[in-house]
Amino acid sequence: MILLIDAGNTRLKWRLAMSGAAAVEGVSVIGAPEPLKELEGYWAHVSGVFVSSVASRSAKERLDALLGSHTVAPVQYCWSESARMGLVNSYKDVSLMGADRWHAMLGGWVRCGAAFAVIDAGSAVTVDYVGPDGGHIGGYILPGLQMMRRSLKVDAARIGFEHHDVLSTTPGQSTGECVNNGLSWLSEAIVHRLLRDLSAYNLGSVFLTGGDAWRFQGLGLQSVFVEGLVLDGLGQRVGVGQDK
Ligand SMILES: Nc1ncnc2c1ncn2[C@@H]1O[C@H](COP(=O)(O)OP(=O)(O)O)[C@@H](O)[C@H]1O
Ligand SMILES: CC(C)(COP(=O)(O)O)[C@@H](O)C(=O)NCCC(=O)O
Ligand SMILES: [K+]
Repeated sequence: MILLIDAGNTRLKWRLAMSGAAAVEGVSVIGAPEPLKELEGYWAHVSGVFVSSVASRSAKERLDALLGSHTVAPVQYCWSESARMGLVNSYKDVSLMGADRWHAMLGGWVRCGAAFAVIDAGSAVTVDYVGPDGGHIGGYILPGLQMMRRSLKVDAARIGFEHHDVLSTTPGQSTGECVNNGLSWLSEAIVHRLLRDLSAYNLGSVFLTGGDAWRFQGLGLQSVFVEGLVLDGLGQRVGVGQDK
């Protein structure tokens, strides 16, 4: 069996791919004591590990040590590429693109084979557009929800608030409402801008992934939610694609 890992800056997502059978999947917070605990009992069957990572060097070293303590299977890191399966990266130096973005785009491209947008609402929010010919039109990197909450709490002395997940965009009448509604307002503004871009660039499908994806759907983004989109692209790359 092949172990696929998507190591983000907040959470580690994994999938044990078995050809022709349903995969075993899991997610854990980066830094958790035993992020791959659910794999107990499967390690003897792991013949290879493939990792798409944007995590820090120290997180990578912890992951490498953890994998080394459980399996002798080869571990291969899969970084962004210039092209694959007709998808073509717009970056001059593809090594600078987050591997999650590349594999999410590959997952979307394999699904639709036409023009599409990918939104990954993770630690950061990434948006990427791909044309009908598989050419990466380009994308955007924005601060994610926790980043924005943290910056308001840390960088502004007098902003104290309890955050909640109510997606209200009405004008706030307390610090908590102004912050929470402000963050929803900003997410809604991203949705509105995306909708404009979808028609401007003639993009058909919208693939949405990431731990905060529900916010964009809740604020009106018509999209296909694919929780494991990065893992799908990684799997396609290493020959253990999921049946659609
Ligand atoms: N158990 C959780 N722990 C941390 N963040 C979570 C959790 N569940 C949902 N989230 C949300 O998911 C976001 C991280 O999404 P994720 O796609 O895992 O990010 P990344 O790919 O950058 O690691 C966080 O900003 C947070 O709001
Ligand atoms: C923008 C990201 C931090 C998003 O990662 P995530 O939020 O999933 O942890 C990651 O794609 C990254 O490290 N990118 C490198 C810069 C670039 O893609 O141009
Ligand atoms: K991600």
